Amino acid sequence: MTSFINVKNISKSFKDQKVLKKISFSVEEGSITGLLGPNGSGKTTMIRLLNGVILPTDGEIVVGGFDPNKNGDEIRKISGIVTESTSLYHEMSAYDNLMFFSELYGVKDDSRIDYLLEQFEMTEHKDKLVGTFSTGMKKRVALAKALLHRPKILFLDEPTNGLDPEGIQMVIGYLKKINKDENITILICTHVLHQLETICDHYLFIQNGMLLESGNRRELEEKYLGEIDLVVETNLIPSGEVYHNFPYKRIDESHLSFRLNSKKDVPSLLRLILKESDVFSSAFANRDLETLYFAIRGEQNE
Ligand SMILES: Nc1ncnc2c1ncn2[C@@H]1O[C@H](COP(=O)(O)OP(=O)(O)OP(=O)(O)O)[C@@H](O)[C@H]1O
Repeated sequence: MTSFINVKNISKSFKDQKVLKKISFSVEEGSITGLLGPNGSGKTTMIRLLNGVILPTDGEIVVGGFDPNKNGDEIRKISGIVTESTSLYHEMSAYDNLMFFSELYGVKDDSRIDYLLEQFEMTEHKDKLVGTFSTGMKKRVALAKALLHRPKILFLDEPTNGLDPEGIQMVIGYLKKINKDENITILICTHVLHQLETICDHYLFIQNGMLLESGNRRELEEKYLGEIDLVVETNLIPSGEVYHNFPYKRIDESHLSFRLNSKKDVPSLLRLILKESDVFSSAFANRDLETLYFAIRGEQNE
């Protein structure tokens, strides 16, 4: 795997406020990486540094082979960005907005606009004024705009803010698809963790301008979450408090919660149950991204 972004010992201060403190991380080419942290932890500042919009106080950054400190323009040519404000002209149609930015970015091929409108399911709305669009529709046009020049990296700052659950799922679906279709590296910043549950390959957790932890889901779960509670919907009626070495608790008449040492125990437990009764469903309890985040925070702040 090749790194697309390399950040080494980056610090950033605004006057005497230290916003980022010696942060180091890398982002693999083609990955979807989540930069997660509470409000004010420095996520937007990090994106602005990666884009060369602001300069670091100390440290080194390389994005797609370029140093944003020296080659900000080169980085902006290979990057797309969507911030909270969609930066579209409300008094222009979706198509005219995309045509305007296409010309601004020097994109020669107009078919890219049609392709992106179709990808984001906006073709039927292309001639309507952006000002009349819902937040979700504006977000979809903003994503199309960010992708006009076929960037290699997409920076998304709170991309799902203001969207309803359906809108969030749509945006996440589009992002997964473009990541796959165009092999584009995506860095998503957010403080709303559960929205990234199914999309990221890699996570960077920041707090108070410092990198608390990084890794993929499996590595982080193994490190911080330890034992697993697996809730099984079954008609099994075991006796005692332990079923074949697996301690369990009854939740209600059809659900049992088993304590396992690791995910590797899941198949053997389910096979044992299936030998004598039925399994209708099974799901991990307390293994969502938020639980992981609080476990990391708890341990790192001790
Ligand atoms: N241009 C600036 N001048 C002075 N202070 C700034 C500037 N930009 C950011 N800050 C400060 O840096 C800190 C981190 O802000 P930043 O926007 O990077 O956080 P964030 O993690 O993106 O937060 P949020 O989730 O609320 O968007 C804040 O205290 C903010 O006030």
